[in-house]
Amino acid sequence: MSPHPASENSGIWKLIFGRLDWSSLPLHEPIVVGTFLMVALGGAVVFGLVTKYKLWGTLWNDWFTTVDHKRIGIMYMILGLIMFLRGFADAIMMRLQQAMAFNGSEGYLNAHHYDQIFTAHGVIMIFFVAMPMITGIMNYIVPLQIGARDVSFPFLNNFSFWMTTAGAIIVMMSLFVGEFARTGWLAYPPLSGIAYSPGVGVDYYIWGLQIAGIGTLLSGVNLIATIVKMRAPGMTMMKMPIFTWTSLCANVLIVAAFPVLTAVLALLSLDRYIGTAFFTNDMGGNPMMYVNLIWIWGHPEVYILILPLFGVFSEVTSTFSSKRLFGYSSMVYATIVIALLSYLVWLHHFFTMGSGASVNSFFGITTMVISIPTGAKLFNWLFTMYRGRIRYELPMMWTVAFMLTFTVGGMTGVLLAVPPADFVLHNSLFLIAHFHNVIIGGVLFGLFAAINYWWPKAFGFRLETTWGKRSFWLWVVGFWTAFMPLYVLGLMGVTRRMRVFDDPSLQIWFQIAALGAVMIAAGIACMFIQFAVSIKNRDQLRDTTGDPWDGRTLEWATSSPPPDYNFAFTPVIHDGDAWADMKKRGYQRPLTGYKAIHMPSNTATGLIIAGLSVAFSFGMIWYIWWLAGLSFVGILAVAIGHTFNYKRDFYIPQDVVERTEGERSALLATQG
Ligand code: HEA
Ligand code: HEM
Ligand SMILES: [Cu+2]
Repeated sequence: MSPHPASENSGIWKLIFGRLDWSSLPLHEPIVVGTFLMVALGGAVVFGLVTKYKLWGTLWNDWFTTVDHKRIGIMYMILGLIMFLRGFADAIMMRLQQAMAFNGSEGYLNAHHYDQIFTAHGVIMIFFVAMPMITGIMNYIVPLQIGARDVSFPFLNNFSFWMTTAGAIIVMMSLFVGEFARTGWLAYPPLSGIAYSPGVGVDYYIWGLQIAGIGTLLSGVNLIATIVKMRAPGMTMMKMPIFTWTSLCANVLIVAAFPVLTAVLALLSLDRYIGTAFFTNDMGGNPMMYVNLIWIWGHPEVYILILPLFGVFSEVTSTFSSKRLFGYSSMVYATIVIALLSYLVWLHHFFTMGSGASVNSFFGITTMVISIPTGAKLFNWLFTMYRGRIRYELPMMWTVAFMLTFTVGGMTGVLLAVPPADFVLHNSLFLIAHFHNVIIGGVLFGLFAAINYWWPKAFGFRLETTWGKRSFWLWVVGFWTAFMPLYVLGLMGVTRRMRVFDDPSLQIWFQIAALGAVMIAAGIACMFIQFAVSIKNRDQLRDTTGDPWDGRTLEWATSSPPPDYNFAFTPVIHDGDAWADMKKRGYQRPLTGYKAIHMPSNTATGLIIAGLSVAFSFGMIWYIWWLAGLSFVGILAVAIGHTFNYKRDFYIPQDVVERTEGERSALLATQG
């Protein structure tokens, strides 16, 4: 498909539709058309089912417009899981192409298509899988862990979620209307400039990320405010659960890093839309400025992803070893040090781009220093396990798999941090193997540990273990099979982002990698079967205690799922592992003295603004100026209108609280 400069369209058409025309629809690409039909069919089925079971009301009132951090957390997880299927579909397409494209074969994907796929895969996995999933977990768990009734700004929370979703929708739209960027996931100029990427692909990229970025930034502000201001009485900073600590640091990084992304994408937009020259070589610009700025965001970003999961592993290790976490304060300091250091290493992503030996040495050394706090964490987890009564439930299995896998990925990172080595390995498949090794072995395994660990809290029943274990083994073995060959290939000099190959002796490694990806696919299937089987058998898997793992932190003190207000009485904290301490002292739930509870009201404003943002972005991407202008005015109007909304709160009456808590007492009594 060729790019469509606006000049191809005639006057009036251009006025109405900008550079959109019939050739923008990829009707000649059978894969895309097939996908579209499947998505449309799936959408129709969902639509039909929701209508048949009359679920629109619940969906709208209890979910889409909700300001409850727990429901918003679950919606983030669903968004992440759906986008993961898309991101993984891209991955397996690449694995198939690379396994085929030897001995003169072109494979089944042309260059135009292939380049969009690796870009979309990277963008989707980072921004619309990993980010929503960690935000979802933080949203769900943090307020419960600190004994709060919600986040500081519940409406903002709903708004953030919808802005993230809007970003995902914009990126998904590019699959069916127009095209996506062909630049790689960080869109370096000059390739991403208007001269080399005149089509809509880069604009889809820019607006998708800008809109989602607003959501991420605001959610970061919200969670920081929540953790700083809403902790239960007695919970000093050094008594905070470790997951809350790592979430705090991750959100501080979000607030510090995302504005840089916004700024650098805004500058790229100015270059593309009005012809400024920030990142072009002529007229005084400099592409290296982009490379620096994007990595000043991009490097902290990878620690934003991993830090909350370090928290998850800490919670899981101490819970399933039935012990207090070893070295709590060193864990806190290690987290803070990693967060600070993550700002001093960005240049390791472009050692080869001419900074010189001294600068490279500085950034190489700061990068290696990060291994020390990370290693401290690993040893703390090991010491927590040492002489513990370890229960190898699924969350703990994922944690052990993480420790083994992540250490290898971290070590290859240290190798890349040595500038002379990086001159050989930069942009090779060794790099690709490094970061999948830490991201899959760290972020994804951490998310799977978190899902298995907190699912019973969120839904009141455990996940079953047979399919869970199948999924575990397929994922772990599949991961090693899929990515170890890439280390080998990288050492042999194969670069990233290749579509066809000349040297037939390499093919076998790509075939092994493809086999690994197929095993991962089976692992993903088992995971969804695990969810389905668990929902089906929820009565056998029911947890009435609210504390199925003998947990140590406050989220296990309330019922599963927690009531809308989380805690009928705000708990008072005396110890780091607050709930373990309460249980040890023979804590009794208060059964009288309930009061009405002040709660925030639902609102559709966030959803409406996000919807208008999609329309605005579509207008900007396709040069449909009236649509962009109109929806922008709409956004302002709705935002201002919302300030006149005075129906923002309500009280859960005392008798409702009494009834809810009474039901819990009855439930607790059933298990004697
Ligand atoms: C979650 C994501 C994540 C994490 C946690 C890391 C962690 C690390 N990364 Fe990685 N990295 C990425 C995601 C991540 N990275 C991505 C996405 C890219 C590429 C993007 C692109 O180009 O597209 C990348 C690229 C990248 C490069 C650029 C290479 C290049 O482009 O040529 C470098 C170079 O220094 C690097 C280094 C490191 C190091 C030293 C760590 C350390 O933090 C690791 C620390 C951990 C350990 C070392 C293991 C445990 C420690 C011990 C057991 C203690 C004892 C060990 C020692 C004393 C060594 N990474
Ligand atoms: C689940 C299994 C996964 C498989 C099989 C897979 C596979 C791949 C492949 C084949 C590439 C292209 C490599 C090349 O350039 O030759 C790639 C790139 C990439 N992947 Fe993955 N991936 C997976 C998961 C993930 C996850 C979970 C993330 C992040 C959260 C991720 C982030 C990226 C990024 C950022 C790129 C670089 C894109 C670019 O070059 O612009 N991947 N992956
Ligand atoms: Cu980095």
